[in-house]
Amino acid sequence: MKKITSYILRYWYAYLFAILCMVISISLDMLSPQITRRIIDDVIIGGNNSLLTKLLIGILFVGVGRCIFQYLKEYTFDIVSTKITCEMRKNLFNHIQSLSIRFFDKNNTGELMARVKDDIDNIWRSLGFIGMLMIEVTIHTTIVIYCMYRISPKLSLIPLIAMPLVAIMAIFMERKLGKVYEEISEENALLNTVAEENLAGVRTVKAFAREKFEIKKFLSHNKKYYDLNMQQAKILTKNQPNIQFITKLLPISIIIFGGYLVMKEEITLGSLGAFVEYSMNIVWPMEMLGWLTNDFSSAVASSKKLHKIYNESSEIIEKENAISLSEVQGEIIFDHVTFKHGDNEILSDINFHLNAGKTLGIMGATGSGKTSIISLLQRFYDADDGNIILDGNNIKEINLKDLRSNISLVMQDNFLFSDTIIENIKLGKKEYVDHDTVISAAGNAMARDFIERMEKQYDTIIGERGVGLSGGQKQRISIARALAKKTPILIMDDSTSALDTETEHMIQKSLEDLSGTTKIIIAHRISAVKQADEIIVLDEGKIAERGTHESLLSKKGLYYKTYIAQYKEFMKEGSLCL
Ligand SMILES: Nc1ncnc2c1ncn2[C@@H]1O[C@H](COP(=O)(O)OP(=O)(O)OP(=O)(O)O)[C@@H](O)[C@H]1O
Repeated sequence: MKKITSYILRYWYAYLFAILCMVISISLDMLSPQITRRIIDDVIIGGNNSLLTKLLIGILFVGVGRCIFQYLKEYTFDIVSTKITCEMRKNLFNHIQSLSIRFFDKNNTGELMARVKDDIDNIWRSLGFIGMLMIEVTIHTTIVIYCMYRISPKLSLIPLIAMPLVAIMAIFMERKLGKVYEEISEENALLNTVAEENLAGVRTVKAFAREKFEIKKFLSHNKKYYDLNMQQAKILTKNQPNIQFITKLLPISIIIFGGYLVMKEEITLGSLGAFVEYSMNIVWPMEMLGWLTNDFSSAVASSKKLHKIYNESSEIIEKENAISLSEVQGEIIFDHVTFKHGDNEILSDINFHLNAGKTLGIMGATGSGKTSIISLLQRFYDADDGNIILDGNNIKEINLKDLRSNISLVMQDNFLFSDTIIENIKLGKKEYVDHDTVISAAGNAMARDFIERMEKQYDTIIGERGVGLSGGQKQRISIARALAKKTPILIMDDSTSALDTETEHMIQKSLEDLSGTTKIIIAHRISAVKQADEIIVLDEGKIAERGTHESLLSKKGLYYKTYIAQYKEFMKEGSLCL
């Protein structure tokens, strides 16, 4: 992971410019007490009235110069911090996208959203406003102490004693705040998750009348978030007055001790005036230390959370010099494949050989491992044992993009983006899929009728922000999306379950016409797989039966039982045909 410092170093010239402006602006600030000293000593006490005009012009010059350099400094800090955080957000998002499915199995969307949005925002504040103030406080204090020392080393002892005290208090406070901010960041992620899940699943919540329960769940996290923020506020309000007590005491002590030195004629009255003005100049940096510590702790906590994500790496590793597939035929071999989730063996010793252009049907009870076979073929996960071969190459040797882009997958739970129908169908191959291909794919997926009845047809926006679609309509758009890709391998994972039998039958006819395409059809319905060249029936992760529709029926095993369960009504009517 790129450390925050490496981002800062890339913009060193901008930071240098900003710091230069800051130094000039602070130096101009430092001139002001000197002018005060001269007004008191030379004009008021010394009676040199002719000097007054020059000194007043000096004050004007200091004021205008300060404004210009302050503006340049703040503008540069803002621009650089915004650029850096924009890059960090982009890199974090790319990194998250590169992680394997196993990472997403462990981390929920709400938490990741909190990291990408809120934690990066915290770092943005620390690199811009907070970072700038911290540098300013350091430079400002150093220059002020130097100016004070030049006026009176004895009197400088007072701020030199006060400042370490304030620094110790700030460090003490940072320690306490750091812990709380880590918890706040964690709780913020949970709060996001609860809100995100609740809103995404609003229909389920309403259907099961779980509104009260969900509100209670949200409120309990909200309360925890509130409590942690209160804890943070308490630490701040408990410690901040101690810092302020010292900063308020500082000018008073300087006036008392300085007055004594004036009476002893060790310093002039003008010098005391200048010293008091300098002391006012270090009061605000010291007071700021408390607030800066607060925001800095929040940024450190966020950065720790981000490091945790950056330390994750994809368990799906693409080989160096991975094989590029120029033309895929679609021959797939599963050779003694075993797959585990933790200690759970999900697939055991799976073997099949699917020739290019042929169709494999996969059946089995829910949870028997059907989708897992597809996940392995797409390398969402790697098998624990055995090999998966595509066109004679182990899929671990193949370039991931080539592997996945040669497979069209219609998933069980279709996800449609908040975009137009045409963009949803073109997904993944936008540049290559032309309008005619979209229309023909929609036709083969039996989606043309309902799309063309819509007012804006293929330009209708669907998904969260657009028109609602029925489950069957969503499935048909997803099928059209897969068909439009025209890949050598097509996988349908229980993707016609929401369709009526007639539409399902029509889609199957369209699929049969894709003669050169290798197809894997996962289904619970016999009608979806019965044309397949081979059907495997899974039972608890193992192949329990295999064969064609007819041979499996004659075995009178699991497949036959499913067949009887699905067709018993027809059997009674005596119209059953195998
Ligand atoms: N991410 C995961 N982490 C842990 N276990 C998982 C994960 N995904 C699936 N499983 C488990 O693996 C087993 C097989 O799941 P899979 O989705 O392959 O079944 P399936 O046959 O496709 O089921 P269905 O017909 O319901 O879609 C199930 O017991 C499931 O609980």
